[in-house]
Amino acid sequence: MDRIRIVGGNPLNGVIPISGAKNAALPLMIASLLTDDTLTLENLPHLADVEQLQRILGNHGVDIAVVGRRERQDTAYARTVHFTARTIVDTTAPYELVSKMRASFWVIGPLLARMGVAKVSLPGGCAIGTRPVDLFIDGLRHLGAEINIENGYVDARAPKGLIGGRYVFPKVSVGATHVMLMAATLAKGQTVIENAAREPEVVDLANCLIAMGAKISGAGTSTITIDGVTSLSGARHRVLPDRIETGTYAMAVAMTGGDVLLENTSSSLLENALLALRRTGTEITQEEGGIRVRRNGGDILPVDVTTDPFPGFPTDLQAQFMALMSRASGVSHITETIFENRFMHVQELARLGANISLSGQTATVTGVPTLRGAPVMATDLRASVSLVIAGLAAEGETVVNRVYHLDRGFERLEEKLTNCGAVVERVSE
Ligand SMILES: CC(=O)N[C@H]1[C@@H](OP(=O)(O)OP(=O)(O)OC[C@H]2O[C@@H](n3ccc(=O)[nH]c3=O)[C@H](O)[C@@H]2O)O[C@H](CO)[C@@H](O)[C@@H]1O
Ligand SMILES: C=C(OP(=O)(O)O)C(=O)O
Repeated sequence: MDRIRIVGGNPLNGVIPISGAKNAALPLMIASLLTDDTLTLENLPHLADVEQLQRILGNHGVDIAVVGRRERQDTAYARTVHFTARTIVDTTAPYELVSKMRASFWVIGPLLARMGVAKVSLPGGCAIGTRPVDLFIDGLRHLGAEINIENGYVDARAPKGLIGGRYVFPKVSVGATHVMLMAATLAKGQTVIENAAREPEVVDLANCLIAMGAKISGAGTSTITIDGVTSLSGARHRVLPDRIETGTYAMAVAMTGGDVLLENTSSSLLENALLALRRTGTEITQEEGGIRVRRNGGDILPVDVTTDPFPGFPTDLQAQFMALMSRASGVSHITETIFENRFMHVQELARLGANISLSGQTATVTGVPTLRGAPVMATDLRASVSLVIAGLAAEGETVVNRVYHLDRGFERLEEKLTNCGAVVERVSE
């Protein structure tokens, strides 16, 4: 199994191109199931999760063609890909495929809307909490679906098609909002989703669906209205920049010091996280080509954060911010409100010398002047990357094991960091 070896201590200087967002790419790819025409996605990141979803979509009958890959062009670069679901050959998403990734469960929305039937295994994903699917089921029932859960599968049926309705989410869910949005595009009549997720990835999906002919208003607010249409067409859509990758590299620069331009991204995607970062003493400016992050000397100031649905501080940046705070010149508090078990990085950061104590959903981080390299391992994607950025700032060698988590969500991580002066390499066995 591959490992990432880091020799810490170098500041980061240079340019890091930001990839298309994993969490937008996945629902956008799934939206291809809604039409027999071709959906073309540009700026699709080359990630393990994207490849896994390609396998799942292939199983349903989606033809996938990478556009214009030139000879000698590295396959690891962002690509333009055609997805054509001319015929859905299978409405079952099996355990073997779905258990590896939470988002694969979301095929339930378009399959049900287009085919009137879907049988989807209960999902897997990062080990960060129990992650039930009750809101998906409740929401789809409000659109007239009959749903049974048996033998680990969700069996959903709407033989006469879905019917628009009003659904008030009791809790904000990104995934369930994506699914309701996709399902409602082909339902009869109007659907109103209240307390919808407002994440930029929801807006990106809505924009793509609108380009495919869907009638949607209000995406990006808590109330989304969808007027069902009888069919959708193909479209061409560019995946929006990855705000979590943006924030992760911004936190890495804040931690190591240096001056990096994060290219092809926008501060409007993560204002709250950048605000917290500014308070730590990091300089952040939006420039024409992206976001410049600078810290040259000076203490890292302690800052308290609480995760919240968008536009709040993202849970997907909590672990990285904790890594940064582990080197702050004082005590900070980090509260996780989205997932009940998203502190798996705490004990691993401690191996590097971090001083963190946990009480319920709040971590108290007492900054230390120096972290020291160690072998570490994490059980989820963002926790893994928090160990990478801590390793960049630690003295000596850090080896991050189980890197398949990183490959799920960070395109060309080693290359992007090495180009900015870090000593990072992948060690294969
Ligand atoms: C592929 C993708 O986009 N993943 C993101 C998505 O995950 P995901 O869509 O799975 O996260 P949700 O927004 O659904 O989860 C938020 C909370 O709602 C709970 N919940 C959710 C659904 C449900 O039916 N019942 C229920 O109780 C979850 O357990 C969690 O506590 O949003 C999360 C929150 O921003 C991010 O951390 C993930 O990176
Ligand atoms: C938790 C994440 O992914 P998933 O929802 O696919 O587990 C993530 O992207 O941080």
